[in-house]
Amino acid sequence: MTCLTPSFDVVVVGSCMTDLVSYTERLPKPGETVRGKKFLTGFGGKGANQCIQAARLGAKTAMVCKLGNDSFGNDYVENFKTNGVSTDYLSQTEEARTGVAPIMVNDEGQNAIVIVAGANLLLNSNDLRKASKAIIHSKVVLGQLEIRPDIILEALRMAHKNGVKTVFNSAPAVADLDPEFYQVTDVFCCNESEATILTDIEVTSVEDAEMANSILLDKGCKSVITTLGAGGCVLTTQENRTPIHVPTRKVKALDTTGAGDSFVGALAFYIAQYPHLQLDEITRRASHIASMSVEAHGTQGSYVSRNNLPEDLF
Ligand SMILES: Nc1ncnc2c1ncn2[C@@H]1O[C@H](COP(=O)(O)OP(=O)(O)OP(=O)(O)O)[C@@H](O)[C@H]1O
Ligand SMILES: [K+]
Repeated sequence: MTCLTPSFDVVVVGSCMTDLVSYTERLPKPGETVRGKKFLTGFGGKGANQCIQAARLGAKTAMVCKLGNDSFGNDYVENFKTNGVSTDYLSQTEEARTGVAPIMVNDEGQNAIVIVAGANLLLNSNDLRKASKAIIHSKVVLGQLEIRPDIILEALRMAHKNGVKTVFNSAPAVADLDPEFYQVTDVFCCNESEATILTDIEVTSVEDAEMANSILLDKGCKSVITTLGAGGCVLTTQENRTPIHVPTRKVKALDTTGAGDSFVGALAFYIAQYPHLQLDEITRRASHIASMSVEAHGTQGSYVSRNNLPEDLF
């Protein structure tokens, strides 16, 4: 009998959310009912978004996550399958509904959002144990903060202990991040507001990001990337404490939703499949991929696939 050891490029331990988006002339006041003009649903959640971007670039991916045993959960399983993501380490529960994000958008483009994490918060140590072979035999383990932080930490710890590269995206921002996250992270990735909350430096420029990165490196991770939207990002590593500003492409921004997740997913893909490439070149390529997501509407719907990309990115 052959023993099949799972071998993935990228294993994501993270969240899945179904976006429920209503477009109205104006947002309702408390107790008020307004008529909507359009409604759509979308696949979201930082973990799943990042996993889908990595998969579209050609990474062999698996998603460790928890969905509800409901129609949103069933649709999400199909979405992973359509995108070639392994669902072997995903489970559906009767104890909570699939995570949702009801979103209202008014004519001015302002929004009001309620996030109900639901089943995402039930992903537990037992689920990680079932996925442990996939985790310790993968090239990259990727986590964010939309599920229980102790579970993400446990997954990163498991990967780190077994020599697997770890990428941690500290989103959404929390002020009291467990210091162990820095110890078990190879590439720590945050945006301006997360860097601000983690370092108490108001990050709005390249210079601010350079200072913030230095503080985050001192906490123990091997490298830090702070993304700055159209300003690109700043990379700093323990090996070379001189920060590198990586500008992004100048694009006509149509919809920046999901750019951060596209960047992190692409980063994980390159780290897994191009381990000998310098991190600044990896960052440059991930930035290129993310800038393309800004040129299209939606989140996962705006993520490019390898066959639509120039060969020099591979
Ligand atoms: N307007 C833009 N033009 C070009 N590239 C962009 C633009 N916005 C974002 N990007 C690309 O996406 C990367 C991540 O963007 P950003 O720093 O806005 O992440 P984020 O705040 O986590 O995004 P979001 O929360 O909207 O998903 C940037 O480093 C850049 O490469
Ligand atoms: K987009």
